[in-house]
This record gives sequence, structure tokens and C-alpha cells, in this order.
Amino acid sequence: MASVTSLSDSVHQRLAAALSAALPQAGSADPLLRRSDRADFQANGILALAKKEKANPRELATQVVSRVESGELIKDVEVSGPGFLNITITDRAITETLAARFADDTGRLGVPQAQQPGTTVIDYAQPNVAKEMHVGHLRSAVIGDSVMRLLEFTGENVVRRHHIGDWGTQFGMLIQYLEEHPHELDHDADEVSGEEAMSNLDRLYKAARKLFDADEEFKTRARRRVVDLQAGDPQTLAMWQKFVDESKIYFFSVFEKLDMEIRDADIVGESGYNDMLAETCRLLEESGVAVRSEGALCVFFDDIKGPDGNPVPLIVQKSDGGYGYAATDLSAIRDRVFAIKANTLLYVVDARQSLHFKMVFETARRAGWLNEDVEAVQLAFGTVLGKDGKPFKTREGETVRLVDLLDEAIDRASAVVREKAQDLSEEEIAERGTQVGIGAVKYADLSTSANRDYKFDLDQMVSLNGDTSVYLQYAYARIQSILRKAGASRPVAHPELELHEAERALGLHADSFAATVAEAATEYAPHKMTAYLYQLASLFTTFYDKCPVIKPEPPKDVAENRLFLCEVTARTLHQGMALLGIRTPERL
Ligand SMILES: NC(=[NH2+])NCCC[C@H](N)C(=O)O
Repeated sequence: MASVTSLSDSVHQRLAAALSAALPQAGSADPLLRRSDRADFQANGILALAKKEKANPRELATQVVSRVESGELIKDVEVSGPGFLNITITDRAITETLAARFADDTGRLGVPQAQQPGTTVIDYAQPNVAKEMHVGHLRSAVIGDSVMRLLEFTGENVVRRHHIGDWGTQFGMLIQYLEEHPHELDHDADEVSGEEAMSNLDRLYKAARKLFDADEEFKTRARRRVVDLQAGDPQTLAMWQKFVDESKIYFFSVFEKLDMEIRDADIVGESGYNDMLAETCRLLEESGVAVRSEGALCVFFDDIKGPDGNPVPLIVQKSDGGYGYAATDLSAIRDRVFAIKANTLLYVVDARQSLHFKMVFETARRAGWLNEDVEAVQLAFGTVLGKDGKPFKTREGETVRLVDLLDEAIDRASAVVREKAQDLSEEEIAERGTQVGIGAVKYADLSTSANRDYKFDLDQMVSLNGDTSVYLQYAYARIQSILRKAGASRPVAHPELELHEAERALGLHADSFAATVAEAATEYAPHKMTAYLYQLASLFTTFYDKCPVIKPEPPKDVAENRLFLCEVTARTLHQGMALLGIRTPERL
């Protein structure tokens, strides 16, 4: 086991032991430790405890101090204010703990893995077949990818589900059109690029729509097609499959551009639950969770109201017998709970669908599919806004195509890279430009908490000064360049050395990576990781200003220890960025 106990956990253990020695009736009370500017850590738990036990807080604090076993870890504990404890740890402990992280040959920096992991199904990156991907699909993909990586890193079993929109009435129209105009999608899948695939679909969709609106007889034939499709008519299904395949070519090209691994086996669209829909309705109706109302099968809620303040029912089956979005999601819940045996169902979906999920989850709870052992959570994200603060649209008022946006980000980033580049070839500039551009888009999306709206501002995203991915990528590349310039000197930890203030601050922060991973994963909050990394890079800058690594040349052991701090910082940056799905090029 390469897992390393963090400094904060070690201090916490010592304090908790001292606390229960000083006040046995307190049991395993929490000393409430946090990082502090005054000392390394501050414990605030004694105040509340003293109040509860009717003791004098300062006296209790003094007693705790006298019982703290300091050893090699704690340099100093003192009582401050009404009964806080300020704790300073030894330089040796900082260097030794980081050295243990450094020595973890799994590359995980000593971050522990869950001993009894649960299973989470994460529903993210779910575009719609035969439709262009827009900036809303970006958020689900980017946030979902990072949360998925964070959870996997903590040891959780993660099952990915891309619930694509591949079922429903519009397919009747498309399929009927394709039947009447065969050969429109006749080609080998690998002959077609993503762009072409999308323009094929777009052309077909527009033509079908035109006919549908103009020709009553076509409309009737199209409607009949939907029925054939849902009944599983083989020829209809074969044509539907063409649309799905063509769309997947396009999706995969966009996900590749996003530098995101999406596996075909994890794409289980709405159609994948078709066989379960009737059974789902039967179960809901028999248990009385859903009732017939004007022919439709509905679930009613007293406390769930629509935007107009009136109670809204969840319609599971329409009066014409058709199944909608809710029936599919309820069936997917049954699949995820009973077949996959998940403990957590996580949905990374736009906040505008929150009402839908609230009703779907409540229905599943009433049906007993969700309970104390299996919970469902929507990680609802806000809207992407333009610079004007309104939902992001083109000048003509149309939704912005995701690919265009990504290409523009790559162009801007390439310009930044070119300007800074000293010895990069055109090919390298293109490669780095892509990594920087895509990183910029992802980082901007991840660095605000998901539920908030954010402004899509490319100028800000590729800025070198500020809380951006480029800033972090440069910090990483700079450390790599320092390590190359160090020549014969190697990074070696020297726990016997006294540390500079800036070295301590950097070291303590680097050690708290594990806690940040745990927090970001359990709270589904990648923005905690971005904030952590930004601070790490800032602390590194201060360290590098104050503590010469190469010039003026410090004594050998000091140089080695500083190079060691550089390397630990670089690895932490690299791993942290990887958990966000962002590359860290060795040179920029
Ligand atoms: N299980 C789900 N309903 N997931 C979300 C699907 C998102 C849907 N395809 C959309 O584009 O809006």
C-alpha cells in the first residue's frame, strides 16, 4: 500500500488523542482542524466542547496542549484567543511526508483508494441523434468527464452511460424520408469525416422537415413510421440504425476534438430501454404510484409545481399509448439499480431539466427503486452565457455550433503559443495550440461551480495571467524547464534541512492534494480542484522568487531539496490537471 497519511490527518489524530485524554467524557470529539495563516493549522473544536461540558475553554485548551504528543511531527502548540489552538509542524515532517508521496511508484502521490468502493453510474455527454451539438452539450461532457475521473481516482467503480436522444417522433419523419430517397446515407462509415456526417444529417433533416410541413400524405406516412419503429419493424430499425451510426461518426469526432474518451459500449441511448417501457408502466400502475388520467398514465405530486405555480404531473405514458422521456428515464433507473447494482445514480444534466428529474426521482422512490441504499443525484449545471450576459447565441440569434467554438478556441490558443514559442516547429505549435485551446475551454467550464451560469469569454480563457488553464500549463512547463536546466543536480529530499517560509507554504499545500481529491470527488465539485491547482501554481511562483534553485547556486543539498519541491509540484499539477481532463505539455 503506497497510501500516505497527510500532515493534516496526522495532526488531527494527535489532537484528537490529546483531547480525549484531557476530557475522557468527550469521547472521540472532533478538534476541527483547518489550515491557518497564523500557524500551520488551527483547531477550533475546543470552544464548543468546553461550552457543552461547562468547562473553561482556555483551561481545557491548556490541558489539551500539555497532553499533545509532539514527537517529530509537531513543533509547537499554543493556546490563542478564547480557546483556539495554533499548531506549527516541523520542517522535517513536511519534507518526509512529501518524500513518501514522491516515492509512491504508482504515480498517485500517495492518495488513498477506497477500501470498500461503491458503484456509481454517471450519466453524462448525451447529445441527440441527427442534431448538431451545442454549447450545452459541452458542459455535460466536460463536467461529467472530470467527475468520472475524480471518482475513479478515489477507487469508486464507475459505470458510464451516455443517454443519447435516439428515439422519438422525429425519427419517423427522417426514416420515411430516407426510405423514399434511398442512397442518401450510402457509404462506408470510415469514408466519412465528422463534419461530413453532420452535414449529411443536417441536409436530410431539413429536406424531411420541408416535405413533412408541405405534404399531408408524407406526414401520415411519417407518423405511421414511428409506430413501426417502436414496434420493432426490422426494415424500419435498419434505417434508424443508419441515422444513429451517422450521428456517432459525428459525435466521436467532436469528442475526439475535446480530447475525451467516449466508448461505444457506454452509449446506451433512450432506445436502449425500449423493451422495458411497458413493464415500467405496468409496475407503476399496479403499485398505484401512477394512475390513469384522461387516458394518460400519470404520477401526481402535491409539492412539485411547474414554473406557473400549478402542480404538474409526470406523464409516463401518453393517452395515445406513446412513451416519452420520463418512461425512458424511469426504465433506465430500474436498469441501473437492479442490473448494474449501482449505489449512486449521478446525472450531469442542464438545470433546466431539474423539474423532470425531481419528478422522476420521486416516482422511483415511491416505487421503491430508490431508497436509503441507492440514491439519485442530478448534478445540475447552469447556462453558458455570451459576453453580453445572455444565453450564448450567434450574432444571427442561432445556437452556436460546438465545433465552431472549439475551433475558435484552438485558433486563439495557437496564436498565444506562437507568440511565446521560442523553438517550436509549426507542427508543435499546432499540437500545443490544441492542448491549450481545449484545456482553456474545459478549465473555464470547470472552474465555476457547476450550478452557476458562466460567460464564455475566449479572451479571458486564453489569458496567461489569471485563473486559467494556460497559466497552469505554463507553470508546469516552466518547472520542466527548470528541471532540465538543473543539469547534474537531481531532485533529492533532505528532511534535515530547515525550510524557508515559501517552501513550507508550498509543501503544506502540495500535501493537501489528497484531501482536495476526496472533497472534489465526494461533492462532485471539480471547481475545488481548479482552485487548489491555481493556488499551487501561485505558491510555486512565490517559492521560485524567494528561493533560488539554480542561480545563484545554493549549497548542493539545498539545491537538491528545492528541485525535489519543484518535481513534487510538477507531478501534483500534472495529476490534478489530468483529473480535469486537461493536458500538461512538457514544453510551451
Ligand atoms: N438520462 C437523461 N435524461 N440524461 C440527459 C439526456 C440529455 C438530452 N439528450 C438532451 O440533450 O437534453
